[in-house]
Amino acid sequence: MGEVLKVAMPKGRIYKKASQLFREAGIFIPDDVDDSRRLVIPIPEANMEFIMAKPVDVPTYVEYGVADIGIVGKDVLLEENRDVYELLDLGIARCRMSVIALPDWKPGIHLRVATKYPNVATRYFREQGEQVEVIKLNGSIELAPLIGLADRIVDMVETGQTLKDNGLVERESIFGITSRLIANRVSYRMKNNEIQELCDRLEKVMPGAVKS
Ligand SMILES: Nc1ncnc2c1ncn2[C@@H]1O[C@H](COP(=O)(O)OP(=O)(O)OP(=O)(O)O)[C@@H](O)[C@H]1O
Ligand SMILES: O=P(O)(O)OC[C@H]1O[C@H](OP(=O)(O)OP(=O)(O)O)[C@H](O)[C@@H]1O
Repeated sequence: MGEVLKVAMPKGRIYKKASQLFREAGIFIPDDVDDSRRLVIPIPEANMEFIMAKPVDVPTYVEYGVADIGIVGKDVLLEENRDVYELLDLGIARCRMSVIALPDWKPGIHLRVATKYPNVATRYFREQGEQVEVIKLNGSIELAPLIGLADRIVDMVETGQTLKDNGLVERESIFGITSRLIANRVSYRMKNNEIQELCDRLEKVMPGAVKS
C-alpha cells in the first residue's frame, strides 16, 4: 500500500457531493464520517486522512502542504490565488459568479459593490474600466442592495431562488463554477502514484464522464 493521502475536504455543501463522488469511484468512506464533528478523520480503508476545513481555507492548507490534495470551488481558487496545482474539474457543485442588482439599477460613477469575493470583484470591474468601491461581506450578500449598502453585488447564483425571493436581477454572469481537485506541488511529485490513482478513479465517475 502507498503513502497516506491527506485530503482537505470542504465542510458543507461540497462535502456531500464530493463524498458521494468518492464513493461512486469505489473509495470506501464510512457513513459516520458525514455526521461527525471530528476535524481530522483517518480513513485507513482508503489509505486517506480527511481534514475537514472551512471551504475558503482549503487552498491554504494545500499550499502549505499540511494537506496533499484538496477539493474546492473555482470561486475560492480565483479569490485566494494560492500556489497549488489544479488537477481535475470534478464537475460537482455547479453554479456561477454573477453581477446582481435591483431591477431599477442605473449606471453611475463610483458604484459600491458588496461581495464575499473582493479580489474577484475588483479584477472584474477593473477589466470593465469601471471605478467601484468594493465592500467585503461574509454572507447574506443579497441584503446589501435591498437596504442601500451597495448598488451591485458580486455573488454566486445556482437556482436563482435567492434572487427571485429578494426581487433582484442577474445583470451579467462572470464565470462558471464547479469544484476542483487541487494538489500541493511537492506532494504531487512525492505521492504521484497515489494522487494519479485517485484522479483515474474520479475521472471515470465525474459528471460528464463517458462510462465504458
Ligand atoms: N448555491 C450555491 N451557493 C454558494 N456556493 C455554492 C452553491 N452551489 C455550489 N457552491 C459551492 O460551494 C462552496 C460554498 O460552500 P458552503 O456554502 O458550504 O460554504 P460557505 O458558505 O463558503 O462556508 P461557511 O458556511 O462555512 O461560511 C462555494 O465555494 C461554491 O464553490
Ligand atoms: O441561486 P440559489 O440557488 O438561490 O443559490 C445562491 C445563494 O446561495 C449562496 O448563499 P449561501 O447559501 O452560501 O448563504 P450565505 O452566502 O448567506 O452564507 C449564495 O451566496 C447565494 O445567496
